[in-house]
Amino acid sequence: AWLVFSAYCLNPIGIQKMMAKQGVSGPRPSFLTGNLQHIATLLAKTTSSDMVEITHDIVPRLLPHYLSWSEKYGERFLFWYGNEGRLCLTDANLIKDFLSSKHAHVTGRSWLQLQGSKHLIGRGLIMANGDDWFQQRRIIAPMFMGFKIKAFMGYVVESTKSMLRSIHDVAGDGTECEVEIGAYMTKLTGDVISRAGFGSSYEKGTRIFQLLQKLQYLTAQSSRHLWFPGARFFPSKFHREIKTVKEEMKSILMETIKKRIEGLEIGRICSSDSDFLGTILRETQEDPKKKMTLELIMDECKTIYFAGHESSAMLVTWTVMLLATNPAWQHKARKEVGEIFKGESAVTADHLSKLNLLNMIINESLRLYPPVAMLPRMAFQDIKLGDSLHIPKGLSVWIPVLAIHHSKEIWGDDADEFNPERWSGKSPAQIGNFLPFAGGPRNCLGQAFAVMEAKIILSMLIAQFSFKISDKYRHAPINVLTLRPKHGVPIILTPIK
Ligand code: HEM
Repeated sequence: AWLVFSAYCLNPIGIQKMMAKQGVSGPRPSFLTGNLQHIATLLAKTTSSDMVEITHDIVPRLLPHYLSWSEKYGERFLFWYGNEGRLCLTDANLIKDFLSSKHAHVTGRSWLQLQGSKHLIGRGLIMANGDDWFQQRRIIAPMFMGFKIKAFMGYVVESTKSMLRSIHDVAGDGTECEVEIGAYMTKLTGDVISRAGFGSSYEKGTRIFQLLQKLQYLTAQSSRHLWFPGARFFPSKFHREIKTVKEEMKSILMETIKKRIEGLEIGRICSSDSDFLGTILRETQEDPKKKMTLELIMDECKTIYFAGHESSAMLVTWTVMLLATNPAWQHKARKEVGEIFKGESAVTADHLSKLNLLNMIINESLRLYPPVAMLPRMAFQDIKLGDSLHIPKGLSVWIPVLAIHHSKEIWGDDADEFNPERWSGKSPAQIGNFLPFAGGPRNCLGQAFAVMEAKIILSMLIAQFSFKISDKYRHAPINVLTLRPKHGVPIILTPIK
């Protein structure tokens, strides 16, 4: 009773007082639900129908609460996600400070975030905090070194070839065909991460991938009422299904991991040791300080699966949508791909580094449709940002990436337009307001992997097909864990002879 009283009354009152002293206010919260109901009502209104036309002005649709509250209380406001206070922060310098190494150990995932994802990815890297996070990041980071990423390029090429073959099969005699490209991209990035993650056990990897997708749907359903104290203990249909899926996944993962450990112990060397599972087992076996339980190794595998396909699939899907509706940029990109590959079928890192226009297109796609549209992180102790902003222990900082990426003050009057030219001669690292992969020491580990993958997929697709948006496309971005097209992206493809 005391814990509930502190969590739902004492702490929120303390946080609210402290922020009010600093001139930060916000909408009045309700007991238990905070401002969740208000957010849900606004979102239900803005997302109940599809957008009338294909415009990229999507902030009013996806962040109506941000627009309403920032207008009323200023850019820095406080709102309540159940009993979790969230401070909206859009100032580039303060965000940089917050995400910097100074605060990496004392900020992280809140209780609500941990509960919402515990069935899906458990306590793997994305969900770890403090020293656990630091230790896990040290073990996993070697997998994403430049030379490792180059080694994974072959997997991406193989999987993309197989996807293109299946589209050619749909096209049949060479005339145009229609496909929902989002489904193809989700399967493709799932294939890639199955190979890069599990190499030799590819088929099992594919089954894990299917189970994770099911789990993702079930956890999204079951975590809708998490703000309610004790809600996670209520028996529900979702909880029962989650248990069954988790058990199947656990037995496949356990069997795969144990087989690999046996292989390592008897010194059987195979090429697949360079995949994710091989890397993590080697790292944990060679250094006793890096020991991990089997349970945690399983969670790391799930984390890489989840982080490694979902956002990447959305990046390529949105980019195809943008190119399908901007034939001039599609043409430019195809010309560049033709000039750089000169008909060679092998893809090298050198080719990829020369794809400047494609790079600009990818950046613009990540700006307009960042797959991770919001970044909430909680402060576990009092911290000070910049010269004067005090963040009390227990308050989450909420970075509305999508709103920052669409701000006219930052990007100019054409902020809501697709204009890759704005990236000409600029690297994303120079731009503090560009946060698709977060920032600081807890940024996205798979960033280089994701960009390499997107470049290969898009250049191979562009080289083999021209495409336009289908009349069936309905523009309806929604944010369910990632920013996605609600009805997919149907396009009409014509094979290029
Ligand atoms: C376009 C594709 C991707 C985008 C936009 C993206 C974005 C992000 C963002 C914004 C975060 C920080 C989340 C937060 O702090 O709340 C993150 C973390 C992470 N991402 Fe990605 N990601 C992408 C692809 C990938 C891929 C392909 C992998 C792995 C194969 C990956 C692995 C990770 C991991 C392990 C973390 C956790 C890092 C940590 O907490 O230390 N991501 N990603």
